Amino acid sequence: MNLEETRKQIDELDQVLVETFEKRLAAVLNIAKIKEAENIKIYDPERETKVLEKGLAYVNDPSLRDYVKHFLNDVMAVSRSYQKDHIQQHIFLVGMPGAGKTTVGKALAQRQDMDFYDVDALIQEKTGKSIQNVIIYEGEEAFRELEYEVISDIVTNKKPSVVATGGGTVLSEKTVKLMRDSGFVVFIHRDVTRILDDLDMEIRPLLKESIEYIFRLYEERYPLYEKVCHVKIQNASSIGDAVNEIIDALPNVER
Ligand SMILES: Nc1ncnc2c1ncn2[C@@H]1O[C@H](COP(=O)(O)OP(=O)(O)O)[C@@H](O)[C@H]1O
Ligand SMILES: O=C(O)C1=C[C@@H](OP(=O)(O)O)[C@@H](O)[C@H](O)C1
Ligand SMILES: [Mg+2]
Repeated sequence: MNLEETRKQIDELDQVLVETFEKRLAAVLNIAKIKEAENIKIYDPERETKVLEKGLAYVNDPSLRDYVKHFLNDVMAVSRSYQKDHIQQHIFLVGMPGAGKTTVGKALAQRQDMDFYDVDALIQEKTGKSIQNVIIYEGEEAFRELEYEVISDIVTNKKPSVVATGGGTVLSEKTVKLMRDSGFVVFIHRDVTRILDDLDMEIRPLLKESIEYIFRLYEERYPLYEKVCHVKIQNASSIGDAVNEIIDALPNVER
């Protein structure tokens, strides 16, 4: 067989490979959708080992085993990257006032090259009033509705972003549903004693009353944060560590 004939044979085989690979990617897309809906991680080492074992069992010529192994590993790497491109979710940060939602959220967005939104800041922009004044003059119920509106706008109109919510955003059932349906909800946990060390109480209207109040708030809300979140992370050392913990827990990050 001459070079030209052999190349023709390669071209024909490539056609089969590409057509088969496209079919494989279509199946991978279905997997991505299931993983997105159920917040299952893209990378599953056990499954990859099985795929490799099954594939290698088809090898006829033992001297080709390592090449087939290499090929299958590359196929799985492409598959992970394809899934990553098709699982795009917002990341919502929930937790106590002062837990670090805004600070950790900004750092996380920067690391993941995502946009960042702070619900409190958006409400101030939208109303032209401070959060304190919205709560005092319009009432907490109106404020919770504004939180819902602002988050709806992000979900409908923005590309996947990191969203720092307010400490009480989780009190609204419909807002929780909206967040869980359109993203991954992370509970940032921070010890109350640490929160008190850092917080500027004057600018947190709901905390202004007393230190006991924040402890009571914590007791009340802790089960709620746990219930609404997909994952809980600790903000117990540096901001960078908290960011790493979140990245480790994200279902759609290729590792
Ligand atoms: N891991 C941390 N190390 C040092 N300071 C922190 C840490 N996490 C949060 N803080 C500080 O605590 C304060 C409250 O954080 P913030 O992000 O505003 O909380 P939230 O948005 O949850 O109310 C800020 O001054 C922030 O810099
Ligand atoms: O816990 C709350 O109900 C609130 C927390 C605040 O956000 P932070 O958690 O960022 O302080 C802010 O939304 C508002 O003052 C109400
Ligand atoms: Mg905040």
